[in-house]
Amino acid sequence: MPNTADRKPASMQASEATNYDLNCLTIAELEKLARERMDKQTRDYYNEGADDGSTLKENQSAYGKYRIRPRVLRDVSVIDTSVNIFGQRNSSPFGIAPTAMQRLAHDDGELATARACRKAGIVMGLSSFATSTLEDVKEESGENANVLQLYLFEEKNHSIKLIERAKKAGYKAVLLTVDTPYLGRRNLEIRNQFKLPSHLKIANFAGNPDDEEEIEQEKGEIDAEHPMGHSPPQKIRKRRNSNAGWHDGEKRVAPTGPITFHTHAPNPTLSWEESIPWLKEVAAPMEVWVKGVATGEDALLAIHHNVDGIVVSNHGGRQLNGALATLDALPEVVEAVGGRVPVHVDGGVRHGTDIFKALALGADFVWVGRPALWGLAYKGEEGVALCLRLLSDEFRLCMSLAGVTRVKDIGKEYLVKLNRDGFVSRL
Ligand SMILES: Cc1cc2nc3c(=O)[nH]c(=O)nc-3n(C[C@H](O)[C@H](O)[C@H](O)COP(=O)(O)O)c2cc1C
Ligand SMILES: CC(C)CC(=O)C(=O)O
Repeated sequence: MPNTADRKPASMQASEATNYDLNCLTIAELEKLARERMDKQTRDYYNEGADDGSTLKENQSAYGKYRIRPRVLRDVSVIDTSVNIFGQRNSSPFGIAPTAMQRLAHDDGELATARACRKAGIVMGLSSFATSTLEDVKEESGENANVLQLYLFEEKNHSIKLIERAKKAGYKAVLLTVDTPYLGRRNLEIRNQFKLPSHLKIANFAGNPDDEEEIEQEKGEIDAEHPMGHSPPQKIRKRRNSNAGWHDGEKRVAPTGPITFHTHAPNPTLSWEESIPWLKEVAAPMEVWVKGVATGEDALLAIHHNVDGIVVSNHGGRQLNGALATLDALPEVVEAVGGRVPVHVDGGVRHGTDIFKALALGADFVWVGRPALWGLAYKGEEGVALCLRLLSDEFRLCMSLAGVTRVKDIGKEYLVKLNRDGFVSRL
């Protein structure tokens, strides 16, 4: 973590601002710049939500329903934006969410993200379906904290191997993604017949003798109608290596053969009782978090099963379209949890003020997905660093202008909700 990040005098900000990339002063500009640099398949894969994308949009627009109540004359000359998380002092209360296949955006992929995160003192989440191995990512991260996102496979041995490797490499936690019993229906992916280009690999499963065939993953086995294996189909379909995620009418057939993102990410067999106690045991001493909780009821079940933390998430609107925006789901989860475990949130965060609002609504921490991918597509490591810097600087300025000097003091007294009739109400 950079030593200036902890307690940075506000007076440094003006001079720092002169070093900005003048082509890109906001995440919205970063998105636009990235758009021009990605091929269509990658752009669609990264940016799309499920179905008509309404949850994707609402994740973002939900932030517009709140306004900040700033306090003044409070000596904001020294602002501390840092928080403790996963055993490190994180320079700002946000991390980079796990997103699959980052080498689609830039040759350095996850390694560039890891370097940028390390230099900024920001925790990085790594997808199981990364295009770099978890060991290589850890090496680039050095002492900076990493967490590994898990899709728990039906063949538990594959998961055990991955978890053991993460433990050995020094990952702090596993985030079990719980919103993906099937893949959401992403129409552009289907239309584009999305596949990983042959020079890229789902690196964590390549080279393993059991998984060797994985490299063959996309060759000649894409179902022409539904290449991502989305949603339970209406009729029997056959694939050469696997039929995970598909129903064959009455009876589901578990995936066999090489691990591919089409076949193994979705796992409709998971249940609280079977997955969490097992995972707690296998993953210890790493923490076990669940990512993808969106209700108070499930938050209570998560606590009942002794998870170490909860990420309120709808997978960036890529799974159940029509689901509640994550910011709208957050308060009921926070209330159900009652401070017993940390509650994080992701989805739609595009500005430092969004981070502030999520924290004011009770989140302990925020994760950011697509903006880092846009940074990567724009300029590799430098682009991710830019993304981190924009969000960090915006958040710091927001704290200063709202009259808060410590993250733990951000509470609901700093927000009002904007009602449809234009009136505001205190929370
Ligand atoms: C291209 C892409 C790939 C993703 N891959 C994964 C993944 O492998 N595992 C996972 O749990 N979530 C994955 N996510 C979801 C993110 O972790 C996160 O929940 C989401 O991106 C947050 O929303 P945002 O992009 O609006 O910030 C992915 C999201 C995107 C956009
Ligand atoms: C490997 C994929 C299933 C990654 C993912 O979670 C996504 O594309 O949203």
